[in-house]
Amino acid sequence: MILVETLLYLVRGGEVLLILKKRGLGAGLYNGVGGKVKPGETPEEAAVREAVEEIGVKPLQLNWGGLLEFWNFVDGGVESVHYVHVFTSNSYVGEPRESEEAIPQWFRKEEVPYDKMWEDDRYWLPVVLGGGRIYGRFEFQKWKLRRWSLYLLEEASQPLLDLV
Ligand SMILES: Nc1ncnc2c1[nH]c(=O)n2[C@H]1C[C@H](O)[C@@H](COP(=O)(O)OP(=O)(O)OP(=O)(O)O)O1
Repeated sequence: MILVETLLYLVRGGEVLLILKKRGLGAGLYNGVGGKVKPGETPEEAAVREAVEEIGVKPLQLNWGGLLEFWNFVDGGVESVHYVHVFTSNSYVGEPRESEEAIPQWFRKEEVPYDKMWEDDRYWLPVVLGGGRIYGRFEFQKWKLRRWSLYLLEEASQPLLDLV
């Protein structure tokens, strides 16, 4: 199964909005807003739709933060490959509200709860929140991180040490 998906991080000054996912893959973990790109949609359109559906906010401008590949292996074979476009936005309308899928919560960028997130997030999200762009490939065995490579496409504009 090959999926194209999105992740969007709303930014407000020194804070980032995460969702506590209530159902589906990654339930119980904090993540960006996002999901599968539907046929006929661009990743940008999907990111906006998912934000409206999940937290009732419409992003007005998106910044592309990079592309991630998540490969999940089960019993020696590939179970799913996820190509995920990452965006940030600091321009949006609406106030984040809870939905059936997600509970939104603002965090200071230096207090992002990486211990309650997907294992890969701690490696690339600080770069994206600092204004950098990345390409990463993360390989999982039954969604446990096994191997990864991460490339910086564009330097972060803020010092990374402030964010990790
Ligand atoms: N390893 C890892 N790190 C960070 N983020 C993710 C992963 N694996 C993932 O799948 N994700 C992200 C990518 C997507 O944004 C979501 C998963 O989306 P999902 O909830 O399955 O998609 P929806 O389209 O909203 O789902 P349904 O509508 O089918 O419920 O997690």
